[in-house]
Amino acid sequence: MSVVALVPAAGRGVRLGLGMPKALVPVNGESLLLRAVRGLLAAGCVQHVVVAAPPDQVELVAAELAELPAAHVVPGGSERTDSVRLALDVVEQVAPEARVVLVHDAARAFTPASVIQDVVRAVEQGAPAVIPVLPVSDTIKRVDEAGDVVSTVDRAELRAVQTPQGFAIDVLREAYAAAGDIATDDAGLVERIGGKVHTVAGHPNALKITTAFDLAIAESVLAAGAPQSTGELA
Ligand SMILES: Nc1ccn([C@@H]2O[C@H](COP(=O)(O)OP(=O)(O)OP(=O)(O)O)[C@@H](O)[C@H]2O)c(=O)n1
Ligand SMILES: C[C@](O)(CO)[C@H](O)COP(=O)(O)O
Repeated sequence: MSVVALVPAAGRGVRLGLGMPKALVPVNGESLLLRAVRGLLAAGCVQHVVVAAPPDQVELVAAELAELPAAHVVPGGSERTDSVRLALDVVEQVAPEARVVLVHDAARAFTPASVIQDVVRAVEQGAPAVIPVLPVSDTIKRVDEAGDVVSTVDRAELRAVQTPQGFAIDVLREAYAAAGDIATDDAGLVERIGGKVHTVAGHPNALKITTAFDLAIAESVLAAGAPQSTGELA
């Protein structure tokens, strides 16, 4: 079954604070975006990639990915949901035969191949939507507007959600067609149309590089000698 991956990479990286789009930030000489796209293709189950770039940097992003002919670049939008929608819109031209679609943050550049493969396999086996998740390790409290604790949430049933998220392509198209508002992840839009979302095990290396601390973690693990060619930390 042909698989296309959409890579939202149009964010500004405000929380990272380097004054440049986060996707273009280098880690040991290679950008997060190049690592993320190469990692998707190296997993061996993704044939096409559509990257949503900052609208004013489409050519720069295309040049960054010139070594990967399977990657296509389109202008992204003002929210992540807009960027994914714009990438999804060109799948019919780029990969008309695709029946499985992944959505994968450029910021999760060190996702192991095994996670990508597990998500694709679960969709190919019939799940309409699949997300990689991790258990929550902190105690979680619900607080009110004054900052006072209302209750302690039972974390046994909570999961932190990663990407790539995988979908039967018709399901993601239906979810985006119905989407009335932005969502923090794509599976959330499938939930809104009543679709079932299955989980597989995520991985700590699939962390989203959001802050300078996250970047320092990635740099230090790579500096310790982890392989770089597939984009994996370890
Ligand atoms: N308008 C947007 C916003 C985000 N993204 C992408 O969505 C992923 C997850 O977003 P996030 O980590 O929040 O990235 P930024 O928006 O760049 O971060 P910040 O909120 O700190 O600016 C990233 O790969 C980012 O490039 C996107 O394609 N289009
Ligand atoms: C899609 C996501 O990575 C799943 O955890 C996350 O929701 C993106 O959130 P952000 O606020 O756009 O970084």
